[in-house]
Amino acid sequence: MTILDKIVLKKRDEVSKARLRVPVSRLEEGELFQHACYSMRDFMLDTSRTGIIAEFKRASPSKGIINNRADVAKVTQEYAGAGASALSVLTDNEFFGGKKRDLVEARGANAIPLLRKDFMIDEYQVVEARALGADIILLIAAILTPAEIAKFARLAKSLGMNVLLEVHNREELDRSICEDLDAIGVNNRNLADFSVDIKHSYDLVEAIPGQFLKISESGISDVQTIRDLKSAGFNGFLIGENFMKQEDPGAAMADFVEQLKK
Ligand SMILES: O=C(O)c1ccccc1NCC(=O)[C@H](O)[C@H](O)COP(=O)(O)O
Repeated sequence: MTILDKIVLKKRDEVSKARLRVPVSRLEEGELFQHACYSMRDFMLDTSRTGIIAEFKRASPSKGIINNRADVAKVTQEYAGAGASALSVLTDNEFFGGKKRDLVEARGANAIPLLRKDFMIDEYQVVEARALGADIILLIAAILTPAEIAKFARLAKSLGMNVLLEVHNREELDRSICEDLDAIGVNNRNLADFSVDIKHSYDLVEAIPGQFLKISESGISDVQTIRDLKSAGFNGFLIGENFMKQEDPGAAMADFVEQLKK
């Protein structure tokens, strides 16, 4: 069983319990459910920002604990202040040490697009993401059928949200594209064996249709990589560990952005 299989198995159990605890009707009554979602496209293409989607990531299956002291409101606010175009907050607890509450706190502290980073396998989680204050959901091609991707994306769009599809190779890209997507992310990390290679982004960039934002995800740790990815056609760069592993993630991102400006 791969780590993705384990994550999906656990998610199915979590979702069925969550649905009993908080039914969809209660999610829809929540205070944040009505918030006007920020446009991912507008923020990603705003040239006064960096294109960085800065991720709040306490731990991961590949690295174990990365930072279990950081405060989500403080760090995400500092990321936004340093020029992040969007924020990503992991809400998976079992494998990433995240909490649904983290998303709510990040929402309360920030006025830029917020991605719920989790493993979506059920429409319930899409509605829940909206209720927790997210503007963007992530759909991972490796764990979803094309029909599920189309259904979850349509639901997210009907709720006013943005949709980021994540692929790792050409086969996933070709079978997963549908009309209700805003962005396509190439994950440089192989989620089965954790190997990371930026080459995946370069291999796929030309194959991503022009109407979608192009995002490179994972393993980005130097400014030259961002410059190169930008030249290749990427609009966005998802960075987690490189900032979170520092004692002060917000300051680490601010330093990184200063270097990027040079
Ligand atoms: O990060 C992992 O170990 C991981 C393992 C299994 C499934 C997903 C995983 N990560 C999710 C991500 O895609 C990253 O958190 C994100 O792209 C940021 O990556 P990085 O900058 O390398 O922390």
